[in-house]
Amino acid sequence: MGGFLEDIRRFFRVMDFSKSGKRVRSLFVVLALMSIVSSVLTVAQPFLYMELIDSIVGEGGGLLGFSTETIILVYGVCFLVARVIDELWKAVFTNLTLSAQRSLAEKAFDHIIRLPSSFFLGKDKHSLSEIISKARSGVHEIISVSLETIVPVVLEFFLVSLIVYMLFPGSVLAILIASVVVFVVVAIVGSEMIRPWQRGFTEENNKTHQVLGEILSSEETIKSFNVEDSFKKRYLSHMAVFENYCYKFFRWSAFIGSMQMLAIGGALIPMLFISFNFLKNDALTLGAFVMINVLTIQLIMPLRRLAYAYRQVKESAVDIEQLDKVMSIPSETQRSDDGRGEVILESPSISFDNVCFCYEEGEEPVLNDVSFTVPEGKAYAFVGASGAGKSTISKLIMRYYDVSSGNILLGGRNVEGFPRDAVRRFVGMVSQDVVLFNDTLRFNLDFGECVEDARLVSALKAVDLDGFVDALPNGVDTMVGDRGMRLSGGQRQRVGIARAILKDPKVLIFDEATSSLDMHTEKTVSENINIVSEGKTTIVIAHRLSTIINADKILVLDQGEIVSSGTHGELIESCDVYRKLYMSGGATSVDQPLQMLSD
Ligand SMILES: Nc1ncnc2c1ncn2[C@@H]1O[C@H](COP(=O)(O)OP(=O)(O)OP(=O)(O)O)[C@@H](O)[C@H]1O
Repeated sequence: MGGFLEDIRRFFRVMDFSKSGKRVRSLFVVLALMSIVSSVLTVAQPFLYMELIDSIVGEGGGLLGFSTETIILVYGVCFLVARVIDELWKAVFTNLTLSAQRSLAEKAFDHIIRLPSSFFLGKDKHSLSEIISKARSGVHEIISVSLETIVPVVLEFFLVSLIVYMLFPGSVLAILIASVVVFVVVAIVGSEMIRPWQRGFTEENNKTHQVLGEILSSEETIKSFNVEDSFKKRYLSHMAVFENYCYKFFRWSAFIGSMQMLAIGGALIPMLFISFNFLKNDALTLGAFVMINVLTIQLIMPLRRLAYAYRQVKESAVDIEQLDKVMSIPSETQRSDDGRGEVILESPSISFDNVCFCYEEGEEPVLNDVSFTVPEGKAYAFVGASGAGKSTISKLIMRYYDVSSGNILLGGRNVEGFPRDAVRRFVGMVSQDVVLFNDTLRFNLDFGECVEDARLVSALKAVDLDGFVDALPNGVDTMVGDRGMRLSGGQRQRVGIARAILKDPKVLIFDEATSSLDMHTEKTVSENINIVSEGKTTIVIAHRLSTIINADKILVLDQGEIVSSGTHGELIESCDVYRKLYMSGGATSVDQPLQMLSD
């Protein structure tokens, strides 16, 4: 029972109705009132039916003392009003659930999108979106079963008990209450018992979706290695675990359902015998005898629904619990270490002061005691072998992660004193993997921020994409396909650079931003990048040394440490790591000028 109360508490915590707006709360009250009226009318009908029979057979004219015609009229009106309320109920219910689901989805989105990047490490994004969509369905179910089933059934049971108490011998009421208590206890104990399987199949279902999503998104790799069957096995093995949980869950559900029916069905027989004896001894009217039968049968259906409702609430509670877990992780804006200041510097210097960092606690540091300063308005390049830690530097500047020790300074001030989103407004980053959304090119450039066409065109020109876009059937309004599949790798990368140009930040980071371009396009785009980053503090991360010709200084990173820095000439003279990188980049001798690499 404690678990059930915790589920209810969790539901209200996740929904947070106090912030859901007046509309949701008002709709909730209206629906609750309609449910109450509908329940009263439902119980009134068998009671009026009893009055009608007793009035027709002339057994005392009934309790109310109305004429037969009046009872028929009242009975008919009750029936009609109950049906009309049932229909109106559906319309108000749809309004309420849609508003509640929207409010939950908005809250969940706002929270999850601002969770720290460390939360997403190793997490499957597809299963996260499943959690939101299942919690939305869960909210629908909980509102539905509580207002459509729990409130009416509890009220109807109370009213029926009152009628039975007033008209029937105490033994009938005792049997009725005992059977309902057994029914409810079996429902609660049974639901707790089957909960692990229910949780199991919910989680396994998420995993199955996740595996399928991963397989479909890597379809080309799978085809190229002809390993379709191996991946089918992988998918089906998750399905098998899911099915196993399902079988157990539904088998036990059926058993519990039968036990509940036994409790109610078993009670009806003695109740009818007792009532019949009273009827024979004239202690009960014929109408009352008919009514007790109708009332019990009428109670069975809602009680069955109650058992289903309990299980449904439990099932939905599992979904809501999953979202609640995610919602309880502090988002970046909720974290007490998120600074409050605004970044209002013009084009500040960037400094790393003895920075150490590891992605997971206890792991080997990815950056080890890194210190450097990129002066205001200068362009510094970071070079180093794959895995040396270059991209990690840019992620730390963007505050996707916090340093393990040391400080990062923006204009001499610790970045941790600034809110994370303010830092990101200030710094523009073009990373090696440009993610495109399945929308128009325009959306992929301005993210729906309605940038004027003239600015779009100028950004496209800067990355040498204007000719390509002009030739598209719908220009910038052409769809780019799933993950931008209709564009080449180089075109996608140029869209990424154009985005940064449109953002016009004070600080620019280019992380292998031109790695997918051919030599010729790279040269054009690099020239444009130089124009765009003129006067801005710029960091360029590159494998291809040809892209760092214009850097004011080159810093060489090796296994998370800065091993040397200087100009190209100085590094060729003094740094082995740099010399090796230079030679592996296609230079025929260390004396070949850097410019020659791109020709
Ligand atoms: N999200 C992550 N979680 C855990 N470890 C990571 C993560 N990202 C990178 N690493 C590890 O950190 C190290 C540095 O990675 P980083 O991406 O910074 O290197 P890089 O120099 O930019 O390499 P490349 O030139 O290949 O892009 C690598 O050993 C990598 O395995």
